Amino acid sequence: MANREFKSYTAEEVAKHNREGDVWVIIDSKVYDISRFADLHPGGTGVLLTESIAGRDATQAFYGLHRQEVLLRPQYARLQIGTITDEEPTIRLLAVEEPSRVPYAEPSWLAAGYYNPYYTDNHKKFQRAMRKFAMEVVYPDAMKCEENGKRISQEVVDKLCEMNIPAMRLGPGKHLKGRTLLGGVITPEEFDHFHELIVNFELSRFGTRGYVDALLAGEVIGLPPVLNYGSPELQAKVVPEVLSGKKFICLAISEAFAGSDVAGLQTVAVREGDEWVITGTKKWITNGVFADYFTVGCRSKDGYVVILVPRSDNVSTKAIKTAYSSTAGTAYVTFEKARVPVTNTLGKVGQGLQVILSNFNHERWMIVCTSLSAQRMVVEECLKWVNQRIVFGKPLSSQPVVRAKLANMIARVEAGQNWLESITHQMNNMTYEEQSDKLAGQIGLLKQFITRTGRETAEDATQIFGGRSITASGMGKLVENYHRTSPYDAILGGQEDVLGDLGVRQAIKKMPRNVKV
Ligand code: HEM
Repeated sequence: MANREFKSYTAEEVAKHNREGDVWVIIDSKVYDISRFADLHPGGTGVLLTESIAGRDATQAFYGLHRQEVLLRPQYARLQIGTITDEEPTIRLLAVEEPSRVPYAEPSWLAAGYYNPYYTDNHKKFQRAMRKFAMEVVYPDAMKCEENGKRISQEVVDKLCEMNIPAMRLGPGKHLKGRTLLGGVITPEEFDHFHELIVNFELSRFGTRGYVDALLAGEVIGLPPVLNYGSPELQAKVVPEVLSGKKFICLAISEAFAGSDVAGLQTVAVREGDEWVITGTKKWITNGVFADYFTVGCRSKDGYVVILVPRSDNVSTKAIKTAYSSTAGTAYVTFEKARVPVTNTLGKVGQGLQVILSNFNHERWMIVCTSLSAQRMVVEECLKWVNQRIVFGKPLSSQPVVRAKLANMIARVEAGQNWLESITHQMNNMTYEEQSDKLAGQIGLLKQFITRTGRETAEDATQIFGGRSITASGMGKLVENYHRTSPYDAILGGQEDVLGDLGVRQAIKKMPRNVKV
């Protein structure tokens, strides 16, 4: 909104407007005329007419009951008629790309006065541009779609693709060659896994978990098998369509019959001449509702095979009602004798499991990034809330039991961040083969750690926000979203216990024979 010229009032002048039909209040040195709004106020008229509110400074009462963004909504911002003489606002809003000043709200490499071993000025420049883009372009759509459950808007998809963000989410590699990244802030040659980490973090800090998956998560996991195992002709057709946002793709592996045990798949591919004929069902398929391509894991008479299946009359998708927003497009997919040319085979017949498994480390690492970013956002929410919420006449932060919860929350998110950055540094320096050998177990253990700590933090945050954390709107809405959806991260991309076990099995496998206690 353009800056308006406001009249200046004294507190005494405001105090005269304290009755029905003529009510003003002061909130953080700004004067609001709420005479006509009072009847429409979602919290009721009566609360605004009480002696301690009408004509008074209602700052403390207001921030105990509303998120600060309420006053930024145009319909409420326009209720402001003036400011208080010689007073300045105490609440300063951040510029979109400005890091939060709340302790632990940002990873330490972004906090003023701290040092780090991994991120360069190039990463810092990239992070600022990415946050600006995320806040200006993605955030408004995230808020809207998380609530109405509709697909990410095509306008946002087009802008994401113009910035080559979907391409960057696949990590460094040949697919970035010749692309202008984030309007040219960095070059494809400079792009590394820390840049990719930044992209994931910046897209996941709005408290809109369904929308995090709506943001083309299907592409992040469904396109790599095409890029790594598809024929050059298939790649030449499909990769540009998907990375330009004209077509959508998803990964269709899990079934009602088989989840983490991918070897139990029952979808069947039968060879008939130059075609595969595919029959079966897939469940929990992220972005499946609006996908044009499905990267499908199948059984065949010669073993497992992965096939790229375009949407056709023989492929149908049905939305699954889940605990998070339907904006993610989670689908039940049915293949009824879907016919696909054999040239759509990804990798060798019989080696399908290898194709499926080859992308798991990257997917799990990506989930760790997005999950940790959301966990940090919850820590920030709680630190702000304990500071502003007054109970029994004192801020919530004066309660030792509340501070003990915060100590655990902070320790968890910092431990996770440090482990993640250490693994990301390894990814930057290892070949793909080295990563498969040395990092699969670690990433499994890290994901188990992050998703467990995430749920503990969700529980603690719920206790801190109390009743506000069980409503999907108002003060605790971000905590409510996180509490409801944090189990997703513990399931998607590999169930938590299975991943912990993978980490330990890998360690046992590498135990030297010549050691004893
Ligand atoms: C310009 C002034 C105000 C505006 C624009 C406003 C707006 C709103 C809105 C949009 C809500 C719905 C909940 C949300 O979205 O956060 C709400 C709820 C509420 N408001 Fe206000 N409000 C104002 C002033 C006040 C004041 C001064 C009080 C002081 C007592 C108050 C008390 C409440 C209460 C008790 C609720 C219900 C909260 C809940 O359900 O947890 N409001 N208000």
